[in-house]
Amino acid sequence: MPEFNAFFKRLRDRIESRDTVVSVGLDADLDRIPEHLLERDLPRWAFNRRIIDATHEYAACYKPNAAFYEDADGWRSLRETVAYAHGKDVPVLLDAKRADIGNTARQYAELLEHVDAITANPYMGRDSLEPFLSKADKGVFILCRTSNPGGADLQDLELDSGEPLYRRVAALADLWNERGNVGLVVGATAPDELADLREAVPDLPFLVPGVGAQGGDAEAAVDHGLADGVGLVNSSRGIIFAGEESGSQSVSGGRASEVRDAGEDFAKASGQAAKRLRDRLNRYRE
Ligand SMILES: O=c1ccn([C@@H]2O[C@H](COP(=O)(O)O)[C@@H](O)[C@H]2O)c(=O)[nH]1
Repeated sequence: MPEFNAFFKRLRDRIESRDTVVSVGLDADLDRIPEHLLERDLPRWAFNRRIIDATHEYAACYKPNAAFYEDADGWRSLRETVAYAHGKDVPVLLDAKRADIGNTARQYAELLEHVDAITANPYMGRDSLEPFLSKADKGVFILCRTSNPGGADLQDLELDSGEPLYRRVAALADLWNERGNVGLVVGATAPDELADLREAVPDLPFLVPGVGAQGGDAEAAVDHGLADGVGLVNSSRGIIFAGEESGSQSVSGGRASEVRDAGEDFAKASGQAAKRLRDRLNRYRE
């Protein structure tokens, strides 16, 4: 088993020094960004900056999902966001779920020039991941057992050997981890599979999405997500849009449009939600 590469060492330092395994998901949905920010030049960047200011001390990393940035202003917003997160010394993991035939994958892997780690799709096999894996100082989190309801449709299929497909993916990812730069994506909504995978690949750190809005098992995420103390438990909507709920209490009626006018309280609420999640996860780490 190779030792952790530069990315995972940096992540380990961040986890240890800030005592947190929280990944704050920056899914800056324009339909949910507070109204008063929509008139800004780059509303997603304005939103993310405020979220980062409020949450960085609880964040082991930030995880923007590329889906929320795939237009010209979106990429500009993402660049500003990454620079700002780095200014707070927080690594950035781009949830892009890419991979393709070689020359195309090489283009996708250029995304890693701007961020510290990426999520990648193993469906097309090793060559489709090689351009990501060959970036020795970056992190590559390979989709293994996803958190969505349909995650079981293919990933739980039993192979001739009797093992489920997700376990084969994990075994391959372990083989591909020649540079100590590979982790797995395993959803908190699949606690049995999380346990099974931790046993199968004890040395690979997991990115565990699905706590918060998807109702996954936070205790299982911590129990099985960490390898030698390194791993990430992600919440996106549950943190960045936590203010919608508190806004609906403070603004009469709580209609979405009123909530979106609730000033800067959304950032404070996101900080409180990140802290709550950090504290909750840390109770399971003890
Ligand atoms: O299996 C997976 C893989 C990725 N995701 C992504 O994580 C966040 C989760 O957002 P929440 O608001 O906390 O539900 C989002 O970007 C997903 O695309 C996942 O949920 N499950």
